Amino acid sequence: MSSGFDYDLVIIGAGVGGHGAALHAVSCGLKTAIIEAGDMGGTCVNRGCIPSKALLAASGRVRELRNAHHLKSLGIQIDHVTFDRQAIADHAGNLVSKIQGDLTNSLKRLKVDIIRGWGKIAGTQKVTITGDGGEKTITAKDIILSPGSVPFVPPGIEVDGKTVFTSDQGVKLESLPEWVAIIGSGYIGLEFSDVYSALGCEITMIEALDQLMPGFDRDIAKLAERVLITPRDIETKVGIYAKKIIPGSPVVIELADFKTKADIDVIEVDACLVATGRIPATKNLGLETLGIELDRRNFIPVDDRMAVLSGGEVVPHVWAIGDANGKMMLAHAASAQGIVAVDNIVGRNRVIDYRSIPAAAFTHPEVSYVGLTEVAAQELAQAEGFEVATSKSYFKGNSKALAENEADGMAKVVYRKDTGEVLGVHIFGMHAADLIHEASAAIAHRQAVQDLAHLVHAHPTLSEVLDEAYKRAVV
Ligand SMILES: Cc1cc2nc3c(=O)[nH]c(=O)nc-3n(C[C@H](O)[C@H](O)[C@H](O)COP(=O)(O)OP(=O)(O)OC[C@H]3O[C@@H](n4cnc5c(N)ncnc54)[C@H](O)[C@@H]3O)c2cc1C
Ligand SMILES: NC(=O)c1ccc[n+]([C@@H]2O[C@H](COP(=O)([O-])OP(=O)(O)OC[C@H]3O[C@@H](n4cnc5c(N)ncnc54)[C@H](O)[C@@H]3O)[C@@H](O)[C@H]2O)c1
Repeated sequence: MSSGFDYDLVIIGAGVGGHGAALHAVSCGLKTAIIEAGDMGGTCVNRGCIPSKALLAASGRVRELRNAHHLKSLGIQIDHVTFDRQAIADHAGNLVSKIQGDLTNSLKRLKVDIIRGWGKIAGTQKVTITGDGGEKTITAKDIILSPGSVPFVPPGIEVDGKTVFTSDQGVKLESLPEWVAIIGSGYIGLEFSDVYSALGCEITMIEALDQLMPGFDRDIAKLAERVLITPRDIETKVGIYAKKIIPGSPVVIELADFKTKADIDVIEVDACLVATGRIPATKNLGLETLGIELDRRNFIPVDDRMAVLSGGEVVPHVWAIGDANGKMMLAHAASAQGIVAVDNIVGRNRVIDYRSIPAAAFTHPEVSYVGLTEVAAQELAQAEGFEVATSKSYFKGNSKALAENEADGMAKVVYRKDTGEVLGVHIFGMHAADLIHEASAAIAHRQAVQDLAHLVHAHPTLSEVLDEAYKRAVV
């Protein structure tokens, strides 16, 4: 233990970011405490990745077993597939309990002190915790802030948690509305449309920007739309935003043109999922005691070592990781940042490499990517004076995908024309979320398509889609 301090490290927030930081801190020999005011495991475990993936797993199976045409092409006939909504919801709930328990036990096993209550910076190397037992103050050599994020609900939208709700309630699958509006076509909108459409709901998807899935590479988003949206019971309204939403039966949604703000239509639906992004949970953290100011979107400013910045200068002994710094709002990014912060605390100078961190939407089929989109690569190319090239390969040319009769999909590699360095890889298709890691490793090592095209892939595997894209880049 550091002389004079209660702990070497105190972490505020026991989400996946805080958890990852705590495990690494113990392995580095730091006496560590973690403070949690709500559910151990935070968003990912309780209201995010875990329950949503359980719902996607069950509903995906229903979709597959109800696809008579696909099954018939494989020589299989299944007459009647039924499901029990509550049992699917229970599968998600049980998984949450299990993983929450595992995460808590892993901290206890490593002798991380778990302190329940609201944590707040109370001065240099000092934190107060307000909980059931009143308030107490502890000291620590270093403090990691990991308070995470909450759903963003745009002005004009009223959430009652029953008929108009966010993913916080959506993951509980308390009902299956006949007609559900989904506001937003980002990760949450896409994943929930996959669940709801598989379980027989009719969907209206409303996206304010002028294209669906605006955060994804254009070629991939276009193909994903052709497979995930167009053939399903999903009506889309693009370039249109939900100006006002009134909960009830029915839910009333006033739609307006996003650019002109002119009123367009009023629709009435059975329920509405608001999936319009997330905002940092950075209020009431006592940041002002150290003169730390949030950025204009209320994220905690950090450098690539995860050190908190104030007016561009490092604030000694304070670090911020995960959704609260807004750099990359993903579970694995949060824990990777936690590890980087701890490494810097113990004097190993390390920075995070966002370009090599992959992301995926767990739809059926999946979407994944790592690195830059083609548009972002072109912008970088203009700034740095190089040319960008791309190569594509298709699942319909892949023997394994054809054997599965699941040939919708594409891999796209974005690379530097001069050196061949891979800048980004985007995949849409079966098991895309698993296939992306080979590309992630390549980008982490800044490898070139010329080298990657020589790697031998097992045949027949879906990985050969990426192999083919690299080979096409060098012919
Ligand atoms: C529906 C949904 C699905 C998702 N699916 C995926 C996915 O498949 N893959 C993926 O990578 N990401 C996914 N995400 C994103 C992922 O959940 C987040 O990126 C991740 O949870 C961020 O972790 P964190 O530790 O930064 O914050 P959080 O998980 O939000 O944890 C922060 C914790 O800090 C606590 N806290 C806050 N302030 C204080 C305080 N002052 N004192 C004490 N405790 C405090 C909170 O109670 C909370 O438990 C999903 C998100 C949602 C909503
Ligand atoms: N598989 C995963 O990794 C995964 C899954 C779910 C969530 N997440 C994380 O959670 C975050 C939040 O997800 P999300 O889908 O809510 O956000 P998002 O930022 O991915 O998408 C929000 C979408 O809503 C649109 N929008 C915003 N306001 C609108 C309005 N008033 N009317 C119509 N459209 C509007 C935006 O243009 C955008 O396309 C993600 O950024 C991601 O970091 C990750």
